[in-house]
Amino acid sequence: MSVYSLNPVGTTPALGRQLRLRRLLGADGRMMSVALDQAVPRGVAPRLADIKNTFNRIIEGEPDAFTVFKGIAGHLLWDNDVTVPLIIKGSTFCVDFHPTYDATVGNVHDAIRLGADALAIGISAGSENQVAMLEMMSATTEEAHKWGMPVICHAYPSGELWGDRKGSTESVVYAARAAAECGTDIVKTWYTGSAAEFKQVVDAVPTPVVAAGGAPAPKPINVLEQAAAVMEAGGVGMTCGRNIWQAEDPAKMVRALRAVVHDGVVPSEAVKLLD
Ligand SMILES: O=C(CO)COP(=O)(O)O
Repeated sequence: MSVYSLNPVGTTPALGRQLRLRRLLGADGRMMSVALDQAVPRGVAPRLADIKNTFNRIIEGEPDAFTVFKGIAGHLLWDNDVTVPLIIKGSTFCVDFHPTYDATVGNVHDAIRLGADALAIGISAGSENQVAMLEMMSATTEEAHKWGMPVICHAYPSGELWGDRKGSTESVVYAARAAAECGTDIVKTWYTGSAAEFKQVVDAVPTPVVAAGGAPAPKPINVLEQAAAVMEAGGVGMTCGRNIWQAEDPAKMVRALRAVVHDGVVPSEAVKLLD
């Protein structure tokens, strides 16, 4: 036996990153996670004010992971036995006050201390602040990787410099690709409206891509259709916020989305799980 086969990777942080990604993406490489990080960016909606109750209702649906800021994690996890992987959000924009600038509010050390499986950071591509956002993302990713922590980038083409191209497939491709170019492990970005267009995003980004749920959909089945299109396009899942925590029954919504993402159940069947 070669001495090198005894412990081939030693204590490399690449192993920690790999194990954490395995917990997030599971055996099938897919992820249906819930974002509860919207009080600062969008205001303290009633379901976010009542975060403990909302969280417990979501967890009943067995999401693959959930995302919160560092100060909320203990509030939700200290006195219960939840084992769902935690993602710490390390930056945030605010639609009213700084829509295209993500303030840094957490780092890899917070994520490690809190037992998280990933650090999530956001960027606004195509904005006056793009330089600062790219520098922040790149530096944060480098530091996180030193400690074996995967990084999920919430890559949004929300910048004012896009003009009427903001939100176009071209802009989403650009934002998502920028995140991948800076070393991100998973890219989360806006859904582009159809499987064919989202495929352009997936095809241009050499890391797993998940879609945000986005603004509340007119009908619950629309969210399931969006998830199905993301999977058809080659995405690895969804990170949903408002369409889950504002749902009539958040646990049922998580289960229905899981059915689409993990089991390939068609939306017209998955919607029955909401009854
Ligand atoms: O990840 C998210 C927010 O950080 C997704 O939220 P929405 O699904 O509400 O867009």
